[in-house]
Amino acid sequence: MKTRAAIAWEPNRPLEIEEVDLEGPKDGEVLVRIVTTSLCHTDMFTLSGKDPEGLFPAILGHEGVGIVEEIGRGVTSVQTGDHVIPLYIPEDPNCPYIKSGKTNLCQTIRETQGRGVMPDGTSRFSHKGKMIHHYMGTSTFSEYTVLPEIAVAKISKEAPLAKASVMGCAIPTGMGAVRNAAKVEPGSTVAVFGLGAVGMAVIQGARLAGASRIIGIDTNPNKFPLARTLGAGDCINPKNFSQPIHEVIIDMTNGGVDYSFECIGNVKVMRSALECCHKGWGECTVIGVAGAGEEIATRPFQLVTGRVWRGSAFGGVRGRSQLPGMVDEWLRGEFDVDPYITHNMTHEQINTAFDLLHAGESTRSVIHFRPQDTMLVNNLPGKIVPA
Ligand SMILES: NC(=O)C1=CN([C@@H]2O[C@H](COP(=O)(O)OP(=O)(O)OC[C@H]3O[C@@H](n4cnc5c(N)ncnc54)[C@H](O)[C@@H]3O)[C@@H](O)[C@H]2O)C=CC1
Ligand SMILES: N[C@@H](CCC(=O)N[C@@H](CSC=O)C(=O)NCC(=O)O)C(=O)O
Repeated sequence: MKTRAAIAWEPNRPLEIEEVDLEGPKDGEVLVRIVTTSLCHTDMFTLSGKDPEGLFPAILGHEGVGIVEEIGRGVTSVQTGDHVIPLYIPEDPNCPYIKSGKTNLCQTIRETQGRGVMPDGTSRFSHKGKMIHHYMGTSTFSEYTVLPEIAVAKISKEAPLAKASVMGCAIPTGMGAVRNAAKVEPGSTVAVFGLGAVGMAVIQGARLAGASRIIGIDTNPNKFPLARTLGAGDCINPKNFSQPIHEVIIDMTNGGVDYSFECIGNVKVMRSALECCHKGWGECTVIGVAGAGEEIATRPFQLVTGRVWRGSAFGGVRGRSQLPGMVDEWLRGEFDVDPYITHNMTHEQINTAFDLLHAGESTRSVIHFRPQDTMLVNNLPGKIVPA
């Protein structure tokens, strides 16, 4: 079949909307029509060329929501018409990592996914005979995409497809890191470095966990109003202080915070996020993605004296068994998705989403493949970017 896709031909080059060829789903695969997709910093990270797994040409995009159009032989967990969220971390119940019960990091298709191909080692995408790589096993910047059955989460049809894409990455990543990685307890003090969509989801998750104090840290003060709305009692800008930010936080909290989260991808900030944690028990969770070759550093004494440094991928959430429940939480009104969506635009405008994110002017831009179906609806959060 033919489908329209935003192709990343090479690093640091704007995406180009092209009609590409898409092979149908093979055994164990599903064809999904993406209804909306949103831009995450990780897409921009890969387009920058800093991603060691960044292969070009590719169809990027990993935060999306869609409808199953066709299922391949052997597929049993979804059917045509189901509403699904593509998973860049799949969930194979037969994967030893999943069976361990200790992680969400399913490894069943990780090797081929890292090479931009499907489990059989081939791509379903091509353009004028040239192979186009998949991305993170999802490629949601194409209107139609093919994924393995283990990489789709069936969600409630009550979830508005105009907004649900943000449940494909940022929100489970941030809220899940609070719940599953850090296990923030009621009454805790929390510092959140980076107030993009991921950091905002951490704030929302910390508030729901009953944190007594949430400090938002960002070099862009325009992020502070939303951070406060979602639960940050303090918002501070490192540029406003002569002393290191971790010392500022230690002074503010009489010794340091119980939990911190790095939601930027800056290895120097990752150190500050650790060293602002309380001696004896403070725990830092790294969510941000840093480029190949970048390393973190601290004095071992920081760890010897009780601080913990950990990481979190997709918030530790198991996509097929746990993400649908998070969507249901949203639908019950236990948290909100609207505040994350700052811009709405058509597929043809996708490079504007990158420009807005790079400029720090957006939280999440939602790309609508069929604007007549999802962009011209009532109560759409955020701005509609004029053509
Ligand atoms: N581990 C995981 O599963 C996931 C990781 N990520 C990563 O999380 C990070 C955040 O993603 P988004 O929220 O989409 O990014 P974003 O670009 O929307 O937000 C980053 C925020 O950090 C702020 N910032 C930049 N440098 C700073 C500094 N030195 N000090 C304080 N604030 C600073 C920016 O102003 C911005 O508000 C990225 O590195 C992304 O790749 C995203 C999703 C999932
Ligand atoms: N290819 C990148 C990997 C960067 C990374 O850490 N990815 C996260 C998700 S970021 C989503 O927005 C992740 O879940 N990683 C788990 C995994 O198995 O890759 C690189 O190599 O740096």
